Amino acid sequence: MKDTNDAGGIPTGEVPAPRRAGLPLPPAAVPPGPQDGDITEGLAEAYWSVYDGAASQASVGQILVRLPRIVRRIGRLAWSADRTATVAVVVLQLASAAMTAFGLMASVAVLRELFAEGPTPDRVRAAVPQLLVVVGFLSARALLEAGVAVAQARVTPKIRTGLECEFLELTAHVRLEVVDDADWHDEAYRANDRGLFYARQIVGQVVSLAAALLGLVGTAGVLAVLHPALLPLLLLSVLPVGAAAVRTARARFHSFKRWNALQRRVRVFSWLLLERDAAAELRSDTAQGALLEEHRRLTTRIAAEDTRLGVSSAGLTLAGRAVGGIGTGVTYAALGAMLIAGWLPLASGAGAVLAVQAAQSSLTRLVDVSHLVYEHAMWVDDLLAFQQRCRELQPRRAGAPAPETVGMITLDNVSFTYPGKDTPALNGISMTLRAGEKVAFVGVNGSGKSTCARLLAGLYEAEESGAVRWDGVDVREMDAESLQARVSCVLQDPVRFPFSALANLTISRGTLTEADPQRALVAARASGAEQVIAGLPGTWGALLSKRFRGGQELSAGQWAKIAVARGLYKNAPVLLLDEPTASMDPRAEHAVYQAVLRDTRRSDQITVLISHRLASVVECDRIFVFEGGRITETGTHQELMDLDGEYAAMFTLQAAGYRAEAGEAA
Ligand SMILES: Nc1ncnc2c1ncn2[C@@H]1O[C@H](COP(=O)(O)OP(=O)(O)OP(=O)(O)O)[C@@H](O)[C@H]1O
Repeated sequence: MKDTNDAGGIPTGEVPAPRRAGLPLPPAAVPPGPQDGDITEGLAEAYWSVYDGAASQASVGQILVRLPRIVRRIGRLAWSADRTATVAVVVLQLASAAMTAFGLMASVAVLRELFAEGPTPDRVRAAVPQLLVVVGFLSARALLEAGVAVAQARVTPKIRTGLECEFLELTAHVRLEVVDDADWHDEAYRANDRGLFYARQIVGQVVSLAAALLGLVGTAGVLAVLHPALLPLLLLSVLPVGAAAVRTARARFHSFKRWNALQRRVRVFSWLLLERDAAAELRSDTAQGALLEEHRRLTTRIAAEDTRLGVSSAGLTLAGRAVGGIGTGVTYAALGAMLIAGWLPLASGAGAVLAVQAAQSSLTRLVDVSHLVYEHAMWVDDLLAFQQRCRELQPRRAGAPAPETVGMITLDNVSFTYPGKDTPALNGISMTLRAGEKVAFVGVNGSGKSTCARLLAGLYEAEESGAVRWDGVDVREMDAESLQARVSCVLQDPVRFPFSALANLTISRGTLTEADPQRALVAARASGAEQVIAGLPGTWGALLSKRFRGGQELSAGQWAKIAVARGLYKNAPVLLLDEPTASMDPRAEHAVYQAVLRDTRRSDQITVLISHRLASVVECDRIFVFEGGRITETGTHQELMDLDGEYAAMFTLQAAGYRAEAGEAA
């Protein structure tokens, strides 16, 4: 026995104290949010804002160069989602643009009749057939546009659902250590939050872009038919309007960036004020006032930003109209000159006015939508690149399936370092676990117990130098998913699945609908979940989530029992219990360990218990003591007590604590 403090009978000095890192005294005033200056400055470099405002910074040339590639990419997505609908969108859109051009030509014919010689009633009567043709073309265009909308409505949700399902499928399967990588998380969040959101919109925007472009081309064609000299005139009229539209669109994007950044910050506060998870702590800390104050401050800034945007938009629109007006004035002057010179009949001149106006509105739309498409396509590209990256981070799908039962698992000189860390979490671990054995991993916080358990389960892979073998076969040669299906993991903070009590068990076998009733009851009995479920209205069918109407809430300890039941229900050849009982009351904890350690349901199961309460592991066949990523002691409880090392010190410390409390109580 090592030195003890005689006064209390409690040993001191045996358990190494945690290392202390120097931390300076914090400032008396908590650093505020970005109160002064531009509130968005702190967010400008936020990982999710990387493409915000890109359209306002790109030159017109850059936008134009990139657009065809974007359209091709979206076209490919649409093509793979629904070929018929994609073809329909393209064909109907082209036909609709043709109807616009024909309608314009027919309008010119109407004007020609109206401006012809003769009494007015005769001219009007003569114009009626042409007028009916105009109505016919416009009606056809309306029908075709409706067709485009229907085809678009068919293809857009398919693209969205396809991308979303693929995104979740890929991210939910990436290797576990990838999920620990903060950069990957940032990218995943961005792809989910932005990429998927804009992918939903971009098809419609590309269709609008095509419609505006075709409209512009159509009106140019009409003008060329009326008189070739009208084409340069068109340029004269659209260039100033285009320049004004570019300026307005950019200003809008700049403003959107600022406004959007503010909105996101506000959402953080709204979420904290609303969320159930934060509710109890918020009230006990009486923190609502402080959060509300911050929320109010930000929303006031948003209101100011809204007003600023409104005013500046009005100014810019006015400036844009002035520039466009000059262009239109010059156009009309040139048109007048052509009429006076007799280059053009009066009816064609009036038709040209109609065509120029149509072209100007098509161009304004084109500029607007090009900016949107340019920026949103970056997010879609980002999403697609992220998905590609996830494909490279998937676990092995090839290799032999893991065996149904396992006779022996060996760890041979296994080391593991988490991504982004310098020091290994495990350093040269070797052990052999046999079927039917129940072992425990103990040791101070951060000593590597959980990491080792996860390597055993094939959730992490050992570095090159070492190997984890199941019955002599390196797990790196096995299909990863089949390996995970052979391991039940019960963790300290189990997932609280918002499903029925029964589905909370069956999910460990990969199903929410099919249950083995007998197995479920046995698992619930052994884990102590039986009483929990029996006490719920609806018992097995009770919905375990307060987020849904009629849902039930469980305490942390009750959830722990459900989690243990889930692990037992899986009935896998390997059972890992990583401190699952920390939130249980002592009686429940004792019952769980008794059930697991004396379990006779599966005599070939390898059971690994991780626990800080050493009384729970006394009955294990072997105990491994971890320290700094290495195993420092191994043996049965008695052997380790006789060794009088680290384990004996920790055990005596805990036991003395209980004895002291019992003494005080007596
Ligand atoms: N996901 C992770 N990413 C990076 N480092 C990690 C991660 N998980 C654990 N670590 C680090 O690896 C080391 C071993 O951690 P591990 O969780 O295996 O210890 P443990 O013995 O199970 O601790 P505890 O008793 O606190 O559960 C620690 O230094 C820890 O900081």
